[in-house]
Amino acid sequence: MVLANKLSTWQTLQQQYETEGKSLVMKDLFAKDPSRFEKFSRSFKTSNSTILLDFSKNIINDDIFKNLIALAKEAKVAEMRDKMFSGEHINFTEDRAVLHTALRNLSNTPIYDNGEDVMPEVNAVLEQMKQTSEAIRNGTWKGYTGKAITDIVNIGIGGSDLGPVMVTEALKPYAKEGLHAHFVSNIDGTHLAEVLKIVNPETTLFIIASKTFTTQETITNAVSAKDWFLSFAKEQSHVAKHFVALSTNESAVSAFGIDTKNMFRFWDWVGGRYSLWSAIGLSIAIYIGFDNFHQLLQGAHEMDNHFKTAPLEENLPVIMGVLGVWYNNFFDAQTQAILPYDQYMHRFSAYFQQGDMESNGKYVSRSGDKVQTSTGPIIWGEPGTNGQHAFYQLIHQGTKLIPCDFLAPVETQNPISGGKHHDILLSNFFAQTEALMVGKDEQAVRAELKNDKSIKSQEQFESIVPHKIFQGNRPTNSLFFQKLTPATLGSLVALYEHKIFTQGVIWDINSFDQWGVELGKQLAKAILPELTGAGEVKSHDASTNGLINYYKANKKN
Ligand SMILES: O=P(O)(O)OC[C@H]1O[C@H](O)[C@H](O)[C@@H](O)[C@@H]1O
Repeated sequence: MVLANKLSTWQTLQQQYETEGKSLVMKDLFAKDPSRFEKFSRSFKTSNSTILLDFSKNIINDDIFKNLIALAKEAKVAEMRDKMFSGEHINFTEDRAVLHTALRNLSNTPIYDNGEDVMPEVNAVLEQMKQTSEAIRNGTWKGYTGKAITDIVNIGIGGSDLGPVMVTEALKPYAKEGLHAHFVSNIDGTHLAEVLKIVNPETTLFIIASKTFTTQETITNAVSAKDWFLSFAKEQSHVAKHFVALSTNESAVSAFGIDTKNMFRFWDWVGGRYSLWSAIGLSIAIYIGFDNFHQLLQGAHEMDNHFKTAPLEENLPVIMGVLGVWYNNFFDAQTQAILPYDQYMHRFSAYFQQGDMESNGKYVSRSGDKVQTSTGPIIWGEPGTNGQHAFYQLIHQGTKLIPCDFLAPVETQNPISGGKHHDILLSNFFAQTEALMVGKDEQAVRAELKNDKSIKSQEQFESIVPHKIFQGNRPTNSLFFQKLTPATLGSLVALYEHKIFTQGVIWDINSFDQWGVELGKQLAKAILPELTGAGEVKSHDASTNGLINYYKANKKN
């Protein structure tokens, strides 16, 4: 446990940043080295998918890359990785193993937590998910009036929502026709109300997804959904055909009124934001079918094996992790954009907002001291080309450095108009990464403006020139994969998970707890009774009191 800035490689990198790193110009590096693309790109190949990572458009040279990899070595990324895979309780603040990789351990090698092999239980739940998803898809699971299920409603929040939403959106082309998936997460009654307007109680299965089964939003939404259902079905016994639970908390599930035979278990060693591979993925398995869900696990398992065995300089998650550290810590970049050029991946960056920011948004190091370096970046992004017409201006010409990941499939799922759309989409992908790197210098701007007939005077010409200059040298990673299949998506998600892991180890933080979300929850619990209580509220600061009292004075029901 060593603070990142105390590592000797960190200090070497700091020096290297000052002496050469900050003044490197990628355009010149490409001009000097014809093999730069080959040198700084890697392929991840499996039986059914390939992912190309091109990281040549980064502000690095051979030496810096070597030292970044050395940093991962010195920070003991490999040692910590092995501890994670072998079930050590690396989430020490909760005394838990971190074994989401066991959920997709399709090699079925034993993995021990507290001396017990977790694989038999993992496999049993997978089998239960298989049977249930098949029964729903083939119509043998019947609702209370004997009709097959047409709609599933996953009620969960955070890790019990974001993964299933992201994956069901990403893998929509694999969905069964006529089967609709809905997701209710927000406590705002609007979220549930809008879904209940369109589903039929006779043909709807509610999936109550909550690791703890105590989350206020989820339990409140689930109770309201059950009340709504019973207003039609009347009989309490019908609940069993329309409500299932995904949780680690058996007693809370039965207290809620769901028969534990309709419960799909998982374990405390699965972090919420790493849980889509567990029973939390039931909505995914139902929507795309169990075989496709299995493929998703397979893709992730293959990335796990790559992360476990590839030398660090060949290791995609490690490479992405250290590049992120390079910008986050030496260039002081505050954010990281994730920009998928695939409409199906429109929730991918939102998913990794939790994945990354809840994991690495921490200022306390593993030893309990404050870190002395910046930690997790702010993650954001939208699919291309929408982002281009919204916020790329700032990426190209703003004052902030925004490292970007560009992701795209070679093959589209929808080659409409003879593939024209996809060619246009990808021409934008290539053009953006090129433009960000190359920029446009003054000379090029002047040459271009000379041909602009709308410019009326030399004065006008001169005044426009600076505005049209692009400094360039903005770093990007390009992740190019053949097609967005379940296996490829599984590999991509696992790639980012391990990138986050790598960075967490380097920053010497525990990426697997989330104490920072607790305070707001506690305060909300204290405030709730005040909203219905009589009289003026005086127990908070003036602003909070003012807002609460304003609400109380003006609310209508
Ligand atoms: O699955 P649940 O127990 O309902 O938890 C849902 C979410 O709750 C909290 O916000 C945690 O910070 C998240 O990590 C978790 O995913």
